[in-house]
This record gives sequence, C-alpha cells and structure tokens, in this order.
Amino acid sequence: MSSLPFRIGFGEDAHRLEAGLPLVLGGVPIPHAELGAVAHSDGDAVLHAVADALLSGLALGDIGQYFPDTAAEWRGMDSRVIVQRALELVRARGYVPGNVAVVVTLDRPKLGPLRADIARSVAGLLNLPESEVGVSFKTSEGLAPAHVQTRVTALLIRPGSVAP
Ligand SMILES: Nc1ccn([C@@H]2O[C@H](COP(=O)(O)O)[C@@H](O)[C@H]2O)c(=O)n1
Ligand SMILES: C[C@@]1(CO)OP(=O)(O)OP(=O)(O)OC[C@H]1O
Repeated sequence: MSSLPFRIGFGEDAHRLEAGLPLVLGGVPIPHAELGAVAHSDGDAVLHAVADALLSGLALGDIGQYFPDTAAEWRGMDSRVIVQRALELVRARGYVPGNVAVVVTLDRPKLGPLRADIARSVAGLLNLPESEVGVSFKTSEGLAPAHVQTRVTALLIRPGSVAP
C-alpha cells in the first residue's frame, strides 16, 4: 500500500469514428455528430481515459483488465460504470481524486459549447467540484478526421496526509 500523500495518474484512449454511430464524451451525448465511436462499449473515450488515469495513478493496471472487450456482458456498456469501478478501487486504497485535466482531440463537431456539460458530468462521477475538472479541445488539423483521441491526467490525494 502506498504511503505517498499524492499520486499522479495518466490515461489515454482512442476510437475510430464511423457514420451512423453515436458519439458520447464524458458521459455527454454529442448532438449532431456526423461520426460516432466504433467500440465494444459505448465508446466514451473521455471516460475510458479518466478511468485509466485513476487506475494508473495507483499502478492498478488498465480498464481492459477489469472490462475485457472480449466479454459479451460489457458490449454496449455505459462507460460511467467503468469510472465508478476505477473510483471504488482508488478509494479502497485510501485515495480520492484531487483534480483531473482532460484533453480531447477531435476535428468535428466543435465541442466548445459542451465544455461545461462535460466538466460537470465528469466532476459528478468523481465527486469533485466542476472547478477541479479542466477540459481542453484540440483538432488534429485534419490529420485524423475519423478519430477521437483523449488524454487525461489525474491527481490522487490521500486525505489526512496533507494540510487542507
Ligand atoms: N472539436 C473541437 C476542437 C477544437 N475546438 C476548439 O477550437 C480551438 C482551436 O483548436 P486547434 O486544434 O485548432 O488549436 C480551441 O479553442 C478548441 O477549444 C473545439 O471547440 N472543438
Ligand atoms: C471498454 C472496453 C470494454 O467494453 O471496450 P471498448 O469500448 O472497445 O474500449 P477500449 O478503450 O478500446 O478498451 C477497453 C475495453 O475493455
């Protein structure tokens, strides 16, 4: 069991995009997306990277170990369940999330108008104030138009080990 007051986690995810599929990011359905994620689950690349960031901060592996993409039971699953499980594992080791920073690379549609919705959704899942969830968007500058990529850093704190 770690005795460090802080741990840093990093997660990354990518999904191929195709027409006729839904796009969900951070638990928020993206309206008017021409392309959606090809995935075994609901393909929420933000929540997959959030969960991996939580797990990696405590060297707990990655979501594929807990939710294999070969298991029929996880087909089409709501990725909020993945984050909830990762959070349970983090809490069981005596840590809680302090803040997270999310970067989404997606060419279309523009996500700026949904920034607050995504931050609020991720914050709610992690039991954090919205102000502790940074959300940035980038395009690939046309290099990967049928692709969504996400990267997330997470600070994990052991309550009681640092002055408030
Ligand atoms: N899907 C996206 C991608 C980017 N944005 C915003 O556009 C601005 C410029 O992005 P660059 O990749 O060209 O640097 C930036 O302010 C992003 O927030 C967006 O809203 N949705
Ligand atoms: C979430 C899982 C399981 O349904 O499948 P995908 O939706 O394909 O997502 P990915 O980020 O490729 O890997 C994790 C998987 O185990």
